Amino acid sequence: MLSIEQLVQYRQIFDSSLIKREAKIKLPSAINKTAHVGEPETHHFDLYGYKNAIDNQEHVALISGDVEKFDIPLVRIHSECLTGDVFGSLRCDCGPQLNHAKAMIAKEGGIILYMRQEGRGIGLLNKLKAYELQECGADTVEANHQLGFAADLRRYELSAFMLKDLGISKIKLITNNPDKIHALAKFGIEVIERVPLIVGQAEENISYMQTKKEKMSHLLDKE
Ligand SMILES: Nc1nc2c(ncn2[C@@H]2O[C@H](COP(=O)(O)OP(=O)(O)OP(=O)(O)O)[C@@H](O)[C@H]2O)c(=O)[nH]1
Repeated sequence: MLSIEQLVQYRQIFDSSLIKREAKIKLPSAINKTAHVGEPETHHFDLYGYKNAIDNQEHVALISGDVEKFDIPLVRIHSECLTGDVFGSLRCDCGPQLNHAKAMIAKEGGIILYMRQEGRGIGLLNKLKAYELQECGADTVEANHQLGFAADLRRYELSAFMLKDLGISKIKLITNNPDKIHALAKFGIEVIERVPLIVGQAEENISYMQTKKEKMSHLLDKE
């Protein structure tokens, strides 16, 4: 006897037709690990664009180095955060995490999967509504619940498929979130090492970070 969920998972593990690499470009990009110091260096990345039949979002892989020669690459699976990544919001740590991860993979080689799962999967407008509720006292988890969502709606099979498309099944994952490791394992990606990414903590995001630690099991103690 198989449950429907098991059938779906089986299909998703083995059906590579669910995802397609549509474009590959060169992307020269400025690297500035410490935003206030010195001129940024230029680094030459590749950017692969994917379409898929699961969420119909356009996800991308930013690659530093020769992907065919990667053995166990450094990988960051970054969830879209317009407010943090683009506008430098201090309500979260997303912007500094993205910049820092970009500098890390520029130096060591590796991949950033930029997944269009804004607001932990609830979308931009709902995230802004969640921020409104947070301004009235809710924490990030409570705000999602008040809007009728689970705390985190993200799924990781597409990240796993993109890695498989790149010929990768073992990675060093840059994250503080152990759930990502377990989720990837279900789709055949083995995390050999977790690389912490504790940056971007500010006065404005103390309670946000606290909630990640206390309610979402993020590993945020520096040691
Ligand atoms: N729903 C909701 N999403 C948020 C909020 N603040 C940031 N996000 C989203 O959270 C996502 C990033 O998730 P995080 O929990 O910060 O980090 P993570 O990806 O789980 O873990 P790391 O790999 O350690 O960064 C992005 O999609 C952001 O848009 C919020 O208050 N509410």
